Amino acid sequence: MHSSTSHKHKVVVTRNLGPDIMPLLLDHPDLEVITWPEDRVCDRSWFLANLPGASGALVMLSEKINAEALDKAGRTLKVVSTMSVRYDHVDLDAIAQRGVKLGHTPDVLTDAVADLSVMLALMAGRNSKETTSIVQNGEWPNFNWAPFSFCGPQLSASSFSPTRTAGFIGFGRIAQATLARLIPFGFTHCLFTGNPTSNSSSSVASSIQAKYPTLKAVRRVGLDELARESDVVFVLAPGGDKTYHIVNEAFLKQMKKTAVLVNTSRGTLVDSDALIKALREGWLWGAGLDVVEGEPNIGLDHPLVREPRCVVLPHIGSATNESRLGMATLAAQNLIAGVLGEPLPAELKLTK
Ligand SMILES: O=CC(=O)O
Repeated sequence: MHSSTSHKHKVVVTRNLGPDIMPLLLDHPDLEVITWPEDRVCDRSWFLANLPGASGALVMLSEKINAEALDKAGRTLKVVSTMSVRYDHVDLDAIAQRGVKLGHTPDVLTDAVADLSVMLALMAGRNSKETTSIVQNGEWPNFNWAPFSFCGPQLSASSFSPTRTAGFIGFGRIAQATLARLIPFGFTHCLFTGNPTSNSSSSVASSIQAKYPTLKAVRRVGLDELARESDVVFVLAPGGDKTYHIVNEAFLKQMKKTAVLVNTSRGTLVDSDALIKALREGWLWGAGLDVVEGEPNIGLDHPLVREPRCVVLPHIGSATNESRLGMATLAAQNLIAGVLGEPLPAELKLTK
């Protein structure tokens, strides 16, 4: 027999997670599940109105978890479980002060985002925006082929460009999975920036070097050297104040004219105005962006959307069936564990 409703823990879930995942919550004997009923981003007013008395909340990147929301939930709240790896929508100080646990979904999306990072490097280098629009607009029959039309820099090493250098701004799980995919393309050099206070970067470099003996060099470098030397720059550091506009005009000016910039982390890391200028003036070859400052308000009139060598995707890095099922499962497990006072399978440790 299920316990009566009054003994159940109320949990607020801001999206229906579908028939594979919802039963984990709905059939759980200790939970009373309140789910946002619509197939769109949850209204703030609905969220706040349902929080009082909740023991847990399972949220998306779209929900701001700040003092307002936490205070609405009140003292009953034990856990916030976000279905995302990143947590820049969460006020970490506010949540730590209230002793609420935070669960997130690392690892399960690493491969999906690494796949997409390589895809964007290929798309930006190979003029995919202009070339697909030729076909989509029915212009292929009139297309005047020429020996060098639509050529772009090749991702793989070749006799013309035997060294290939990948530069990573941020060198965590996703960056390292991206590097793994670039080894068969013949990449020869790996540069990365890292947390300047961490002293483990030389051991990171030597373990990567040992793993991939075909790499001629693996080094942690400063941003200037990374900009100057890389054939592809992958932006894969977390968002937040410390990384705001880390790719700015000074950085872009130093890039190779044949290099490509890929951002699959957060829009705030790349100064959009500087990137527009850089693309217009040919400081770099092209850009592949899965995230843009100010998203999702990126319309047809946005200058980056209009740039022929800038491929923009609507933040779909983790959008594989496999990854989203993994994320939703882990988010549900984090929620349940937090509500029952058990260790979370993936807890972000907060310092008070
Ligand atoms: O951007 C996606 C995530 O943080 O999970």
